[in-house]
Amino acid sequence: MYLVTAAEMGQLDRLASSEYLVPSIVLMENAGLRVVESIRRHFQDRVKNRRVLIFCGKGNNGGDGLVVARHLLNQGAEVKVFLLARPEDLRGDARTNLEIYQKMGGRIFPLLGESHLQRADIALLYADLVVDAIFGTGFKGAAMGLPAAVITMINKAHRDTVAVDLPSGLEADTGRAFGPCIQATWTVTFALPKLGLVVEPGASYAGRLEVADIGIPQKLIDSQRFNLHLLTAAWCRSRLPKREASGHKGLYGHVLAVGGAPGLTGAIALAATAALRAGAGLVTAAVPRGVHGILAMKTTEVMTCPLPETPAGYLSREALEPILERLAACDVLALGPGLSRDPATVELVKELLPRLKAPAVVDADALNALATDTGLLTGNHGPLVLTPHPGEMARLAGTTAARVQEDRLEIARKYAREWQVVLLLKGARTIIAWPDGQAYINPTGNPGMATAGSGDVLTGIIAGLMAQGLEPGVAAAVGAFLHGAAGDEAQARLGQHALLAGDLLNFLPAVFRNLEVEAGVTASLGRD
Ligand SMILES: NC(=O)C1=CN([C@@H]2O[C@H](COP(=O)(O)OP(=O)(O)OC[C@H]3O[C@@H](n4cnc5c(N)ncnc54)[C@H](O)[C@@H]3O)[C@@H](O)[C@H]2O)[C@H](O)CC1
Ligand SMILES: [K+]
Repeated sequence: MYLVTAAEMGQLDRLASSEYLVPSIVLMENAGLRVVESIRRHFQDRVKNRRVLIFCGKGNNGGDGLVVARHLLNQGAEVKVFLLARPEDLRGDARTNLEIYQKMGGRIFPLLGESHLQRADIALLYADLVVDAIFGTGFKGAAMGLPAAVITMINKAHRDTVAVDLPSGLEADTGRAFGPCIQATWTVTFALPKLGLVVEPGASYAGRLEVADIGIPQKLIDSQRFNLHLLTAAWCRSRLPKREASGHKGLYGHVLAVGGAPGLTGAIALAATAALRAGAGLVTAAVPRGVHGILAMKTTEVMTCPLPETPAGYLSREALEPILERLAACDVLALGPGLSRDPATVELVKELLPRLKAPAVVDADALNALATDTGLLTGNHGPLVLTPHPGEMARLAGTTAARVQEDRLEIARKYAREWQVVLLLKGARTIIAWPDGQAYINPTGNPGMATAGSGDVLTGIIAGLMAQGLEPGVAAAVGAFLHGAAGDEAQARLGQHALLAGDLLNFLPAVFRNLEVEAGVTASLGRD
């Protein structure tokens, strides 16, 4: 499902009218009707006599709100419109809908100054539903003055609230709210989801997200070649590796997982097992000789291989040739889980990277090793998937984690393009940026997954999918979706606090089954 910016949405609006002759007032009417249908579902179709307050701004978002008011009035609801503008300030389609609503006997309450706030505050005490039609994609910066006071008042009332297109106070393009922002129970957004609705904190302000079709021609949407996508279950399901009835383990690829160090065998065990859970036919975990026995004890289905180590027990540069020899018989390398930052190991990673031909997932301390010489990434290298968390991304980019978090999408895209890698930037709403500029945002997952080993499981899942033939970018996207969905399944049964990375492995089978059986996470988001 495409994700769009406010500007892209405005362009779609304009082209729908100019190129496809869809009058803008028809789009507004459809938008309002979709919100009314959603409200009817919310009230199990019992709308009559429901007390609905509709807060309208002066723009077209307010216009949508007036369409909602008109239809709810027609359906017997008790409607009050609070207008944050003078009627004469409304223009075009919004003004038309104001006048129709008034001709139908609809009531307008001005909300222009402090003196008007109290009446709205009292009305909120008795409201069954609040409709937020103050600001939409035209909003920029921070809500201040009266709009800020109204938004704060609505939030304090703690009534069920549906946001029209966007929760007012939220920036459509960044998902940031620099001032007060409506905390919506749910949001009905039009045509396509805006980026700000699927990244934090916007996703939390939006509540449950519905994407409503308002009649923008699909041919027009497809012609725009948008390059930002919200990952959906349907998209992932259609790209899962197929299992042939006559399949045998050789068909499903062989992953070589390289990592581990004294006291750090859990990470490589999790990653290797996750690769098998993701469907790889064979997995070999190559670790320093000194911990090889421990790893062999920890795992059953995973084959293990001892590698040369330093006197302190970390992978040494002498491991280079044995790794390359092993890799010649494998399909994918997963490099990094539990690797440690031992100087000899760092040197090993820097010598290994330029010699890789097979696709590789590079994570954890292998990323930290590359951060000491990112020239290795701008040079020639095989197909790479980098899976940094914000701190590792900061080290790779020579900036701070805070700066990375401020501009996640742009930073992920910049380095995916610069280094010609698939760059998966972890965090709430993981971003998967491809070297060709396409980018995907993952909606699955929860804070319970911020636990030791969770990233190692993701590395293994991605390597396991690549071993079965998925392109690196697709494997990273599908892997992120599955990883987060396993975390959601685990949270549903175990809660967030007790969740362990190992639980993700146990819930992966259920996630695969769900993905094959139903539309899953994005059923409520409508078409793929
Ligand atoms: N295809 C579609 O998506 C359709 C969208 N519709 C609705 O139209 C709005 C966008 O309408 P627009 O008039 O461009 O902007 P807003 O209604 O969001 O009005 C914002 C309004 O407020 C002013 N403003 C901006 N920032 C601030 C601020 N920080 N403080 C105060 N005021 C601010 C700005 O000047 C604007 O006038 C879209 O969201 C949909 O709801 C169509 O109705 C149907 C098709
Ligand atoms: K709104």
